Amino acid sequence: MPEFATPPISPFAIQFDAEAATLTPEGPTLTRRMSALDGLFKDHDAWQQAVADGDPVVYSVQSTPVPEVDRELPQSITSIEAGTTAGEFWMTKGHQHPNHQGEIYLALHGTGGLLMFDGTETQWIDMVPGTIGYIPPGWAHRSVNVGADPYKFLAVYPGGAGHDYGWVLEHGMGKRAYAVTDGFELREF
Ligand SMILES: O=P(O)(O)OC[C@H]1O[C@](O)(CO)[C@@H](O)[C@@H]1O
Repeated sequence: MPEFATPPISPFAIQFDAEAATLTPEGPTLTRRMSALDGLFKDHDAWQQAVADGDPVVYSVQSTPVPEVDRELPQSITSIEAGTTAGEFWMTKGHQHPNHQGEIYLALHGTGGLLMFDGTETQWIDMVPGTIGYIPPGWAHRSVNVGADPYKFLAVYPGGAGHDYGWVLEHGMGKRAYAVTDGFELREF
């Protein structure tokens, strides 16, 4: 075994069911309720009201057993519920990779968007089933459900990439996705 290998992970098969949006075997599942998105929606009062009104699940992330450690390549499927808070579509927290590493997302179900911000420029990729969104190193990223059904996507990312949430709280994401008749509109802060 080469010295850079990271025991105890051995080669194994992962069953990817694109229709059901599942990965087997399952690892940890992360569930984020509205209360976990403090400071992220533009309308703080509306966010607070949504927390008080039952603190709904906004999204969940189902991983395989591949650990988030350097040199491993974890995968997960995220499912974002459909909804808006004061007109702003529900979304992931969004994060920057502290070590500036790339990532890919493959859209599976629903209608979403991949919002990216490098501190200056904002980019948006429409995500429909079959779209692979590439996140280059140095771009903070957030996924948004801009449809009426759950938006689901597969993520594959370097295990050592990390999640810097403070960067997004400090710098924002450049734009926000709001519901308008027949779709969405991106607005500046
Ligand atoms: O870390 P956040 O911003 O809550 O969003 C979760 C997303 O991050 C990842 O864990 C990795 O980028 C994805 O699997 C998932 O969609």
